[in-house]
Amino acid sequence: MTPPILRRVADLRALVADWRAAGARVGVVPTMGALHEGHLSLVRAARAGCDRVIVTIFVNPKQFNNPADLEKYPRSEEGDAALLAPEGVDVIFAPALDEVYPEGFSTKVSVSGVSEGLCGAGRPGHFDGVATVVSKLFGMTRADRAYFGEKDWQQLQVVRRLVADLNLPIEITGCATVREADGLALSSRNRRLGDADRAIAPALHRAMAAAAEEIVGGRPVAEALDAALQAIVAAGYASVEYLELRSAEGLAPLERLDRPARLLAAAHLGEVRLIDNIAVLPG
Ligand SMILES: Nc1ncnc2c1ncn2[C@@H]1O[C@H](COP(=O)(O)OP(=O)(O)OP(=O)(O)O)[C@@H](O)[C@H]1O
Ligand SMILES: CC(C)(CO)[C@@H](O)C(=O)[O-]
Ligand code: BAL
Repeated sequence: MTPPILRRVADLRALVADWRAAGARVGVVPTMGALHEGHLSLVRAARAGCDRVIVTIFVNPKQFNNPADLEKYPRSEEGDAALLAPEGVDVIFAPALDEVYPEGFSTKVSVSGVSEGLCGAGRPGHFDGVATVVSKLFGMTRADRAYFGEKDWQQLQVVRRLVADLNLPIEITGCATVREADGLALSSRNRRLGDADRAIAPALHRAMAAAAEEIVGGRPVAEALDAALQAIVAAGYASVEYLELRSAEGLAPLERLDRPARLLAAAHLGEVRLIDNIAVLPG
């Protein structure tokens, strides 16, 4: 069944109040739409862990530092609803812009530390926008659990920090990155890749996986990252915005693999900015 689409917070609140009164555990999957199998994996995790599932679809202007990126962000609400139909989603919440940010809206939620560097450097203000809208989505939905993808690892750390720091009554679950057969992480922005760039795209993950293996094998981090960087550009990427080894939890920069780590990257292919990250575990 295609899930009903609600636009108003008041309507969502009334529905969730009934669910909660009946003792249901409520899960939410926040998205910006243009759904793919990565999103569906979050929906399935929510379905398995909760009695009721809300998928939110809202392209949040506050997290876009680049107006062209916002303008070109793929939107496909009908297709999204059809994709969700077989997934047992109870409701789609797709509010209009002025429902989320009515006139007079003046609050900004800002998480320091984990939001600095990486995507925080390349997209100034991005994580303030994410933290602000995620705080609102949690308040609007009153969900017990929220599901986020590890593909956006830094975002996941920002959300975990936000929830811990503000004692928000919600449990965060991170879900593994879903990939194409050739290793490319599924992303809504992949739709904007032409055939030639789509063929080049998996070079990012390939180079990262090779670097991770080398680092675990004892090659100095700086050397392994330099080789990966060269391989990514040689494959046809226009530029690498960052390629860094960080501690998995606090995102501290690492020069040596002395704790569980994450290799994280953002790179530009044609006009499309792609991100990826993988685990790098000592010994
Ligand atoms: N390949 C994936 N595997 C697992 N989760 C994913 C994947 N891609 C996106 N997600 C998760 O889905 C949620 C919504 O993400 P979003 O709507 O921004 O999609 P997206 O594909 O990441 O789009 P883009 O990266 O192009 O903005 C986020 O929690 C994100 O981490
Ligand atoms: C979490 C999110 C839905 C907030 O707009 C967005 O950053 C995303 O899609 O990952
Ligand atoms: N997936 C993170 C949302 C964004 O790129 O803005």
